[in-house]
Amino acid sequence: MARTFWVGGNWKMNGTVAAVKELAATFNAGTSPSDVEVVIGAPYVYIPLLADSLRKDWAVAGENCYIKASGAYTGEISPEMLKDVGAKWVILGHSERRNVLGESDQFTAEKTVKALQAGLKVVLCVGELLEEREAGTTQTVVNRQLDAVIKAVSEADWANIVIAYEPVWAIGTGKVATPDQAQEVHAAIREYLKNAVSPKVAEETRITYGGSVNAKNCKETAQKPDVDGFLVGGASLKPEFLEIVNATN
Ligand SMILES: O=C[C@H](O)COP(=O)(O)O
Repeated sequence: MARTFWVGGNWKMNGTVAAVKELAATFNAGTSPSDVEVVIGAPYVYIPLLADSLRKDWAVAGENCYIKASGAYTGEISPEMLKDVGAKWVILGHSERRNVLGESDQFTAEKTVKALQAGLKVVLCVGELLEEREAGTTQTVVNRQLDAVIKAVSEADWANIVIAYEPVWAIGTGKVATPDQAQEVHAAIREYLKNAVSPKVAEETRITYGGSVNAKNCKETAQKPDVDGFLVGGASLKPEFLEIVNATN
C-alpha cells in the first residue's frame, strides 16, 4: 500500500489574528496536490479562526493537549475541546514539550491514548538530543519514546498516528539532517514497528521528518523511500510552506 505523503506545519507559539488571516489567504491561493495530506498546527487561541479561514482540503491541529476531557485543570485544554473548535489532529511529544516543559514518554503516551479516544489523529514526535546522537544512542532514545506509545495503544490505533522524527539538534538551528541521516533513522523506526507492533503497521505508518526543513532542502529528502513527509516549523509561517507541500512534484 502506498503511503499518502503528509506535510504538517507547526506554528509553535507564533501568530497574531492578522498573521493567521494573511497566511491562510496565502495558503488558500496556492497549489496543493490532491495526493498530499496537509495539516497546520496552531496555538490554541487561533484554532477556531484558522479552522474557519483555511482551505477545507487542509486540516488543523492543536500543538498539545491534556489527558482529561474536562474538570479542574487550570490552564489545560482537552482533546475534546480541540475537536470542538475544529481541530482534527494534535501534535504530541514535540521535543519542546519533552525538553522545555519536562514531559515524559509515559505522559506523552497517555495523551496519545486520550487524543485518539476523543477522535483526534496524532502526530507523534520523537527524536534525539545532540549529545545522544554523539553518544551513538539515537535509536535507543527513539525506540524508548516509541515504546511508551506502543505499549499504550492498540494495533488499529496506528492508522491514526503519524510519526515525526525530529532530531533535536536540527530543530530551529538551520542544521538539517542529511537525506541519508533521515532515511537511516526512518528505516530503523519502520523496522522497530515491524517487530514491536506488526509488519502491517510498519508498512502503513507514515514517518515524517522535521528539523529545519525548507523549500530548498525538502525535495531530495522527500525522495527517500522511508520519508513520508515533513513536520515543518519556521518555514510553515512563510509562503514557502507551499513549496514544501509540493516537494514530491
Ligand atoms: O515541529 C517542527 C520542528 O520542531 C521543526 O522546526 P523547524 O522547522 O523550525 O526547525
